Amino acid sequence: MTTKTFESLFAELSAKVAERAPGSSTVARVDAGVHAIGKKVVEEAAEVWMAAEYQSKADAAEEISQLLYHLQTMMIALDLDLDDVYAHL
Ligand SMILES: N=c1c2ncn([C@@H]3O[C@H](COP(=O)(O)OP(=O)(O)OP(=O)(O)O)[C@@H](O)[C@H]3O)c2ncn1[C@@H]1O[C@H](COP(=O)(O)O)[C@@H](O)[C@H]1O
Repeated sequence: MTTKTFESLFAELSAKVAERAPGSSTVARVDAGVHAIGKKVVEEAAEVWMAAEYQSKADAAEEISQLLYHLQTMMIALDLDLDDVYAHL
């Protein structure tokens, strides 16, 4: 199995949303809108914090991956691409 990167996941999610892939949880999350996605971003950010303070590094890494996923769904919901974000790094 090839390890995903931030860029490859974003390409995968963008394609699924563009083609409205049946059964995709990402399509459902983008359809739910920025309010619902925003709540997930905050929830996952809190889980990153808690894992970092009280759990293992592996747990923190998993929570960070989930936060990155939800940030990508927010980018897609806002029609932002990677360069729009990278311009600010
Ligand atoms: N990387 C992710 C990913 N990270 C996190 N999540 C979602 O975010 C949730 C975060 O977990 P929580 O602990 O908050 O679980 P939860 O409380 O049950 O969350 P909710 O489903 O209730 O919001 C997970 O259950 C997943 O639904 C992800 N969902 C999908 N992906 C990847 O996105 C790609 C496309 O997925 P589909 O759109 O489903 O095909 C695939 O490669 C997936 O591996």
